[in-house]
Amino acid sequence: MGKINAATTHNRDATNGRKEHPPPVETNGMGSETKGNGVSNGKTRDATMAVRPDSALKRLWEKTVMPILLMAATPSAVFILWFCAAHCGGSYACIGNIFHDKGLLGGTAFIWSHVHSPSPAIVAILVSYSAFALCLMRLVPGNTVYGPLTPKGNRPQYTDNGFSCFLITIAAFLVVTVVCKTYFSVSPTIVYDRFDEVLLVLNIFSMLFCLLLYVKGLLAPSTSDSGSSGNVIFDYYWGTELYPRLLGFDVKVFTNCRFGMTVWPLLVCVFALKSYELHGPVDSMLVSALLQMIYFAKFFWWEAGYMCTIDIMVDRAGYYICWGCLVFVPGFYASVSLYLVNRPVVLGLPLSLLIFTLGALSVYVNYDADRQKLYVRNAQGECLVWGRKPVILRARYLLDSGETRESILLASGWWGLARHFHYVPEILLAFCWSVPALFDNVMPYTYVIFLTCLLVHRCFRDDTKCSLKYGRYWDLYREKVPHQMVPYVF
Ligand SMILES: NC(=O)C1=CN([C@@H]2O[C@H](COP(=O)(O)OP(=O)(O)OC[C@H]3O[C@@H](n4cnc5c(N)ncnc54)[C@H](OP(=O)(O)O)[C@@H]3O)[C@@H](O)[C@H]2O)C=CC1
Ligand SMILES: CC(C)CCC[C@@H](C)[C@H]1CC[C@H]2C3=CC=C4C[C@@H](O)CC[C@]4(C)[C@H]3CC[C@]12C
Repeated sequence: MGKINAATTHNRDATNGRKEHPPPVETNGMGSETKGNGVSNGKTRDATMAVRPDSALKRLWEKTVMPILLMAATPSAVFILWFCAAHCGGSYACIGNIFHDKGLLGGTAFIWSHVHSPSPAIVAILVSYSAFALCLMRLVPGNTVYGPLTPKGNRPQYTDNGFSCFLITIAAFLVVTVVCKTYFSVSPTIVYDRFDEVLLVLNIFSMLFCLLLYVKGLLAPSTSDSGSSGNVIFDYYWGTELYPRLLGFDVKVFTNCRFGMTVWPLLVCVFALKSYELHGPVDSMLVSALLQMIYFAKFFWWEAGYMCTIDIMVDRAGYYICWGCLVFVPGFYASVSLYLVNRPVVLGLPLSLLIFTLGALSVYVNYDADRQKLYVRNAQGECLVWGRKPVILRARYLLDSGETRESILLASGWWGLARHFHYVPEILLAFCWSVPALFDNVMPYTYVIFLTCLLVHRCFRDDTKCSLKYGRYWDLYREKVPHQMVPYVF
């Protein structure tokens, strides 16, 4: 974490003091500036907390009830999904019957009773993988890149080695698979056979890890972007630090990228291998797995850009992000491939090609939109977007220290269609890697349904965050780009 400005202990949340926003500056490409009468929205600049003058009831819901409900339900959710794939042939009707017969608690207990205690083999695999990932994270070279300035004036620093780490990990997986199968007659598909154990180990580890992060954030924070909200439940759920480091490792790089986003592709490979062992080559599994692998390659190619997104610059390292990336991503995001192991579908070449092409196009559009935003910001607007000068808004905002900074908001290209148009191809792609399962069951569409809800909610979250950060500049941008996600619709 490279320090740019000395952190300040001054807390504007407490005073709720009204601060003047510097006047809006709008430019067309590199063109002239027009000044408006910037009036403050009087809100906090601490986007990590996104504090608003909410009603007590709303705060109780958001800071206590909702976190408790989520933390109570989500660990069981991943086991229900596993149980559905492994014991119910992917049918939610079967799960529904269990809950109908046994009630909510009885049904949940019934499913948990099928979860085995972790075997030493599974613990060893997970510990070995984590150690391997940490070694790569430390040893693989990469350019030094910087994240966005935090509200406290810190600028996080990363080694951009995600793509190399990803390639090395997949290569290592292939080597381990061949060696294990050839010399020891063991297959990595043990991970599929004992996926309940995997999920249990990950759950236990990640909950303890979140506790450690909670205490560390209060006692020994790595940066000044930390602190308590005064509510233990919310602090555990949301986290007490934005950029924690442990033993010199950036925690969010590990949980989000080197664990969640790397274990997911490994699981896709394991599930595809299991499908191959059971049924031979199956085109539906192949199309789904290939699209996901392209998506992962894109993610790691763009990893430095990911470091400038909401997960990293807004979400603190607590249950939501850390448990989410350590358990929910492996247990839930890989669920389409998990489903396909027991439900092979033959698509035929024309349908396979059609789905693959649509999916590949979606990855490209999503990548290009993410890239466009970074490109214009890095070039300070001195560039072309879709062959023209970009329409940009130079939005000023205040740090907690009271200093003024400026960001560029792009209002043309993909970012001129809607404020979060890039979510559309993200959803379309998820649909493309789910649809090879065809329409026998709802389970393979669980991820795409969840993703749609997550991204719609994220549109509103990001709007609030940007509105608090940029005030009237954001209002100006909203006037220019009125739709949230789908042009003329939403
Ligand atoms: N599969 C999944 O579960 C999910 C995938 N994603 C994917 O992750 C990627 C990143 O998405 P996400 O994290 O939501 O973040 P975004 O890429 O939407 O980034 C949001 C931030 O970008 C800045 N910004 C907003 N509008 C503009 C603009 N017009 N011009 C320039 N900067 C702007 C703001 O930050 P600033 O403070 O810098 O101005 C804003 O907070 C996407 O590809 C998305 O599809 C996202 C969520 C879930
Ligand atoms: C507690 C749970 C119910 C919710 C946990 C949610 C998190 C696991 C996910 C929230 C946002 C997700 C992501 C955001 C952006 C991403 C970039 C994309 O290119 C790849 C996927 C991802 C890293 C994705 C991963 C899961 C979340 C962190």
